[in-house]
Amino acid sequence: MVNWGYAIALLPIYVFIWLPISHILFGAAKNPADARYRTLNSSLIASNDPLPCISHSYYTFILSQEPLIIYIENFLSSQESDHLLQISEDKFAPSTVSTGPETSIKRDIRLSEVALIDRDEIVRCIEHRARAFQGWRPELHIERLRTQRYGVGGHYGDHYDWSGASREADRVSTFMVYVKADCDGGGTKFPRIKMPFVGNNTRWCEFLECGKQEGGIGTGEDWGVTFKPIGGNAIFWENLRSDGSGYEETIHAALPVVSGTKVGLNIWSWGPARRK
Ligand SMILES: O=C(O)CCC(=O)C(=O)O
Ligand SMILES: [Fe+2]
Repeated sequence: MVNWGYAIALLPIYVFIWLPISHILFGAAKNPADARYRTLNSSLIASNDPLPCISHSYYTFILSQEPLIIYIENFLSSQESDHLLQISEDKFAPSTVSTGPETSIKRDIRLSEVALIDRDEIVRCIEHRARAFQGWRPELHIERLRTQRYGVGGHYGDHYDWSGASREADRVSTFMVYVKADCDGGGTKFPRIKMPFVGNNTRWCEFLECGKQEGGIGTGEDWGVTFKPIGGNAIFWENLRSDGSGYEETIHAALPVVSGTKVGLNIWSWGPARRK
């Protein structure tokens, strides 16, 4: 027989003490994705914490549907960009490239500096914005954010952001955000993406180099898209097809900075790579 008086007296202990503790102890383990990604990279983040973030004021323009590439105007406010520059300043270190298990500095392939930034409230609101943009997919985790600074001659040769090395998880999407763009050169080039129609009443030539492109891959003149570095704006793209394989069309490069400084922000989302 249930002693209801006893049960009601224990209810607050269950609700206010046991539930929060069990959530901390066992909550993450209930989500198999959490356990899986933790073993891959301890700096992956999927925060649903309620945050006092200001609402975004960006505009979006679809450049390509397959792979999905979306240009985002005003992804960062100027205050957010200034803040990112300030918290990165004492953290910049030479960029490395990874070939298989090996990581080394190769200035002919990649010449820049990278800062792994702390997750203060402004940074967490940027992570939050990136997750919201992608529909809060529960299996998707954001890699700890990094800024990347290029001086004169700084560049990053053709590469993919996905690796294809694991069947479990990969970088499913990229936000390449321009934090500071006081430079000539330094565009982000996708040689296997076709130029969109740039008629008189479109805005594409504000964001893309509209002159003749050198070195595009494919036939015809309209292959190869170069994004101009414009502070606060971002390029978002999906790296993986729905079957988990990587899009070869997402190959891209940071063209050399000719004068001035460019700072970018990498936001990479990790998710399942290949269906079993
Ligand atoms: O800086 C750029 O324009 C591109 C950077 C990039 O592709 C990367 O860091 O993976
Ligand atoms: Fe990249």
